[in-house]
Amino acid sequence: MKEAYLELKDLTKSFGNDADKVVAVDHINLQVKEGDLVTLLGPSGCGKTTTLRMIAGFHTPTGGDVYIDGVSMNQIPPNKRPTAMVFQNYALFPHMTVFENIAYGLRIRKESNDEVKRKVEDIMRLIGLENLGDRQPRQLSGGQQQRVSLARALVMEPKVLLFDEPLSNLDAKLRVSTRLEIRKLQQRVGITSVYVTHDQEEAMTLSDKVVIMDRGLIQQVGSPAEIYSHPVNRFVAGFIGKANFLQAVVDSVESEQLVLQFLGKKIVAPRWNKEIKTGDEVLIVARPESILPEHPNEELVEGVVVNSVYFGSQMLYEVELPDHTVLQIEVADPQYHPIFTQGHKVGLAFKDRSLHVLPMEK
Ligand SMILES: Nc1ncnc2c1ncn2[C@@H]1O[C@H](COP(=O)(O)OP(=O)(O)OP(=O)(O)O)[C@@H](O)[C@H]1O
Repeated sequence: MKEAYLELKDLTKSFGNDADKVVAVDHINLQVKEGDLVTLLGPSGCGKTTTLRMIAGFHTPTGGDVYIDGVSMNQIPPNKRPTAMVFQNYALFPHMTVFENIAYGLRIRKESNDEVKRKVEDIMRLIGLENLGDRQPRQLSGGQQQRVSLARALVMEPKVLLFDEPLSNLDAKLRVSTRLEIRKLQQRVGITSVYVTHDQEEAMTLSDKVVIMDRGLIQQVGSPAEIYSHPVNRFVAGFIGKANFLQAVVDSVESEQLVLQFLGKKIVAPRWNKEIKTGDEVLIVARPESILPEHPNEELVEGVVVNSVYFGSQMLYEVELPDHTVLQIEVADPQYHPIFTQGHKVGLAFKDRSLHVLPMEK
């Protein structure tokens, strides 16, 4: 197995001319291992779709190159690339049966009738479309249409499968079940995949690696857990999950941890970034589940509960600090903890190991 099966090298795309040039993708580098599913995630306009379309060959890069299995794609037109795309709107032919929709690409490739039949039937079985071959797309549900679209891509045996927000036309419940199906199938077939979404939950649950993009740049590449626990900057921390941001000063640096001064109290956090020094101003990223309201004592940062909501399995608090910052706090298993209501004074215990400290951004 090669380390990088799909590689983007210095890939760049700008649109328009000098006067109103948009740099949609700005010199990005990415390596995807064989069999991995990688999602491109980021806010609208960050360059996800443009990147996907360059891999497929629908957009010609302004600079850089795409390599698949070690081969440069620059001179290879889209229909000759070893890629297949699953589209948001399914893009099925309305007057063809499900079978013929799936068979379409194989027929263009002039494969024999026997081969076409064998491959299409195999893939229909794999995806659970066995009894739907004679139907037309309008006789299928949205979820079934999306499965046909997936079958049509997979039957071509591409080296890299590309997904362009494939679930955005489905309702919320179907989105969740279909994304699990996609993930299971992708792992079973072992196909290298690039998946574009702006839904962070989708990205976190589907991916081996998540690529966070913003304004044409890759901000971070990592496993869902790495991205959540160790975001490289404020943008990533705020984009993935909920985060409280606290400005603090480094009191001392120990081998494995930082001691921080925050509102006159000491907070300990793991020393993840080795460049942070004593005296530095830093930003603590505290996830809502990393803070626990307790009865006040002189070692804990003080706050006042401004809102508390009981959810059974969870208690949600908003706690105002003396500097008027309001923190979002989530307590799991509330029956094991004191319950506070609006107006209560609390002391805030920070769960050391789940805090993440970033250098202050200039
Ligand atoms: N054909 C085009 N001509 C001009 N500008 C374009 C074109 N396609 C995309 N852009 C611009 O490039 C930038 C990146 O667009 P892109 O579609 O890749 O973003 P995206 O992250 O996929 O966003 P979304 O989630 O909204 O689809 C945007 O500023 C967009 O307006």
